[in-house]
Amino acid sequence: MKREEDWVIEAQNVSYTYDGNTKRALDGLNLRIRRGTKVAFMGGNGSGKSTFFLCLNGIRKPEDGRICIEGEPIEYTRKGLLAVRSKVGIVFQEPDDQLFSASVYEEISFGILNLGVDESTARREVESVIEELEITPFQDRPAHALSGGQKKQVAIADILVMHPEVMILDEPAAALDPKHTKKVQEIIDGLTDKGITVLMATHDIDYAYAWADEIVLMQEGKVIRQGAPAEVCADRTALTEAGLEVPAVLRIYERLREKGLLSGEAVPPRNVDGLVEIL
Ligand SMILES: Nc1ncnc2c1ncn2[C@@H]1O[C@H](COP(=O)(O)OP(=O)(O)OP(=O)(O)O)[C@@H](O)[C@H]1O
Repeated sequence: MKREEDWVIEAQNVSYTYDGNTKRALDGLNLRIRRGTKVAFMGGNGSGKSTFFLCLNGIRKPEDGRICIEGEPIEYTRKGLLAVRSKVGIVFQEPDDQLFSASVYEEISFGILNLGVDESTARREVESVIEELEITPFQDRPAHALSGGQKKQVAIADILVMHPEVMILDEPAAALDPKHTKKVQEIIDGLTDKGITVLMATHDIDYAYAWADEIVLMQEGKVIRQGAPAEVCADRTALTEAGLEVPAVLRIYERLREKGLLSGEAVPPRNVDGLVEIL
């Protein structure tokens, strides 16, 4: 049945504690995410971003609370988990945690074949994603012999080939040089063009502020603020609590206003081009 608000993810009161820890990694977390949005998860090391992501596709099971994907609570049975993983894909921060097949081609085929798709359809899908993500030049190489940037492209292809509703990227630009960061960002922009809901953990407030529809600030396993980037970045207390700086473009904009070089009516810009335009 079609629901009035199209929440693709709803987390209610979710708590999780790792074995052997006394402190909760997630502590009564509440959150809802609309279909097709781009959401940046931000917060200090250990605030619970990765743990929440692992709960979202059923790798970790909350000890309390519940998570619904497209309105349905996750079922922790083999069938239920397969269904969730076909909808919610995670690209891990460290590609070596994800890539294990002999060649790139086999790597990208593995997940989709596991979903029970027939071989000729899988081959078509794999070839299409290899072309789209410009993986052709290294498709026959062993995944472990690729550069960090190439591994990241393959890790994204692994998930994209399964046509997920939600794609989770845990610090996708970590350890990438500027050229590969740009390449990965272009791929991510392509995901949202397809209508995929994209959740991304990042420590880059400038990127999150320019890219996201919503920013979620996390601290100690809870969401302390969620909203449009302009709203969240206007809440300086929450930014400080999450250990974040004000985005550079916003700092420059505010200084220009203080100096009377910009009128009070201008809407704060999201990026450098926006700032140049209002100047
Ligand atoms: N495998 C694990 N075993 C035990 N404790 C863990 C494990 N993974 C994470 N934790 C703990 O759970 C808490 C939340 O960690 P989590 O990795 O979810 O945070 P994060 O926000 O993703 O951090 P980062 O920005 O460093 O990636 C931390 O206290 C961390 O030490």
